Amino acid sequence: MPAAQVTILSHRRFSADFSTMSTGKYATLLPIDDTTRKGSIPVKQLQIDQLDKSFDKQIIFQDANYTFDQGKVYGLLGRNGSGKSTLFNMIARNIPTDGGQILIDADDGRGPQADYEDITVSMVYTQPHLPVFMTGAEFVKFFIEINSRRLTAVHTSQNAQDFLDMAGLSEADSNKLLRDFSEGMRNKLQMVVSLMLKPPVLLLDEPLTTVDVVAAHEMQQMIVDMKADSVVVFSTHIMQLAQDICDAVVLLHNHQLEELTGLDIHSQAFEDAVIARLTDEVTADDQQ
Ligand SMILES: Nc1ncnc2c1ncn2[C@@H]1O[C@H](COP(=O)(O)OP(=O)(O)OP(=O)(O)O)[C@@H](O)[C@H]1O
Repeated sequence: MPAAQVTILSHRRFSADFSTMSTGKYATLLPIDDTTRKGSIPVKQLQIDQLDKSFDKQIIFQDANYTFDQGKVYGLLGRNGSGKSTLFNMIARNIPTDGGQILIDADDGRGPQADYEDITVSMVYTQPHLPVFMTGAEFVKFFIEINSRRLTAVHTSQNAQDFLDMAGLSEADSNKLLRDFSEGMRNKLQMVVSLMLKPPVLLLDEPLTTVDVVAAHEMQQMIVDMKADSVVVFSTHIMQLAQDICDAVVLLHNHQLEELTGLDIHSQAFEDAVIARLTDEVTADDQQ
């Protein structure tokens, strides 16, 4: 699907296209108090319950069910056009479901809730839309400022260059406008700032495809570290990556979500089983 108009914080009330906005508009769409309040509640589960979604006559999900638990990194694998980004966008409330429910069970004693306004769902996109009129350093300073109360004291005491160092960006690179960053540099920056927020639900839509091997290695570790506090779901077409960092692999095929169980995730048999399952698939595009 086309890149969504959201980058760092994805929320139905605060979607923002950074590529066209002025700083002032951006700030009004990310109220500090609201983002501060959100994210403070840990999440135990993300439940997909009898989910239906179609685009016109094209069925993407039909009675799909799955529960993602906090404490694991989930790999979401599916053919091109099977609906991975659509699922993430429904979870992030960027687009509506047609039927069924998406529920979040936060650690607040209320049980699973379809209304999770007060929970931060962060989405990291394949092609980030960052505010291209800012330099890397300006963007990170601005990001720290608007999220100061959500970031830990450790993070807020760091200066922008510390964040940029984590993204592997030199001082010279950091002073370039984001429009002049390479795609991989933009991706690294997006990942680093998103992970700093420690969102209780983190959705990563093929985020490591353009970063270099060293950065990919570091970011894989950051993603794995996130599972201690978050529900982490990671879509990828790279089997090796799924095998390296995921605790469970969920296949999106034939409009359903299905965990592949009973095989060692690192084995050839597992890889063969994934390919066999996905080869069977009638893709969404085939239906047209
Ligand atoms: N807003 C939309 N209107 C119409 N069709 C859409 C819309 N968004 C997505 N689709 C279609 O839904 C299907 C699933 O798209 P989606 O981007 O979710 O797939 P994906 O699994 O993320 O694909 P890929 O692996 O290629 O990134 C595709 O056929 C796409 O064309």
